[in-house]
Amino acid sequence: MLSVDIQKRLGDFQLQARFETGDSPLALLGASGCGKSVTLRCIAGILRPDQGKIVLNGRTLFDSARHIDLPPQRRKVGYLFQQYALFPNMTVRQNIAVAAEKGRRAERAAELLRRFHLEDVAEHRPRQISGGQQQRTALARILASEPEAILLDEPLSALDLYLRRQLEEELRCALDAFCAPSVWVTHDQGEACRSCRQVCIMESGTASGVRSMEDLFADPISVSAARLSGCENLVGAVPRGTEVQIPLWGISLRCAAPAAQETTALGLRMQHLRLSREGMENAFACRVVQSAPEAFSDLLTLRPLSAAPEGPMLHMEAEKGLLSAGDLLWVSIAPEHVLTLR
Ligand SMILES: Nc1ncnc2c1ncn2[C@@H]1O[C@H](COP(=O)(O)OP(=O)(O)OP(=O)(O)O)[C@@H](O)[C@H]1O
Repeated sequence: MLSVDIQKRLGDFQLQARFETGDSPLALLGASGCGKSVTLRCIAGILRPDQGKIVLNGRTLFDSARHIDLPPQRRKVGYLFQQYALFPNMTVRQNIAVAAEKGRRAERAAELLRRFHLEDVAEHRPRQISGGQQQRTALARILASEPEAILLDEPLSALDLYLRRQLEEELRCALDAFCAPSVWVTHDQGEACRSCRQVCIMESGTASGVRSMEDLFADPISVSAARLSGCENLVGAVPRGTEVQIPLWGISLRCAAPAAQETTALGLRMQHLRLSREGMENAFACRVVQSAPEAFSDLLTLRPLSAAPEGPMLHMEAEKGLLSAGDLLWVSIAPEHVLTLR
């Protein structure tokens, strides 16, 4: 169990992170600059929080009140950076071995080279191997140090899409086998969703609480969480019992349950929007403003017919070639998919 409750000021930036995670990977999801890396650096011991406490499996790594601040090498926390930070003058084997306990280095390196399919490049230097091999070497080096927690800071951001998917899968397997706390920092909701069952949302320096990934998608609660969870359509709204008015679109939509008084916006996910007919529940007329071709579908930009000029556009996917700019259509969404947000 990793428990974090810290505060840190850096210039104008104020971090306040509070969360706990057990033995399955936790996604720390947030927009660029919100404080994800600062949080990881505080856990790893590279940055010193101003206040608070960090406890890993009952061991206090940091406690401002008790003046405890273990140095990074005594924390038993592995940190996988965006750039893998391998030693350029060492071979792959040496990079891994150097992290292992003295006396067991050769044996641990051989075992990890085998496990991460790096035997063929064991005597190569980092610049002579691919991005994927570098990532595996970095992960093997972290595991060689026998950490009690692993922190991953956008571990796939430097890779192309194909390699990214492949390595994402490999990382997922490695973390499942690791069976100890791990925190995976990303701003990619797809990556977070595929790799972690739990998520902690970070917004402008504040992270509080862990939710299940399904919960985040089914009920993001806040506008920023909806955005981070990939919701494409967000629009201001006023709650009216089980209906919500959307003044900027001049329509109302029915929800599955009464909307909370604090509701200020609605989220409509593209995949929940349907081509519909006049008179169907939650159907409203739209004009196609633009149809942009994607690989296997068209991305439609729509303007609801009764929308105010400053109202946001609506985005949805449609079958290729079905609709083009100027067409009129009816769109609907099931009440249970209308996301009420604060
Ligand atoms: N050493 C530092 N001194 C001053 N400000 C810093 C320092 N390190 C980070 N910051 C500021 O702290 C804020 C959070 O930075 P952080 O790197 O944690 O963001 P992030 O969420 O990881 O972003 P990204 O997804 O772009 O990597 C930023 O506003 C950044 O400018």
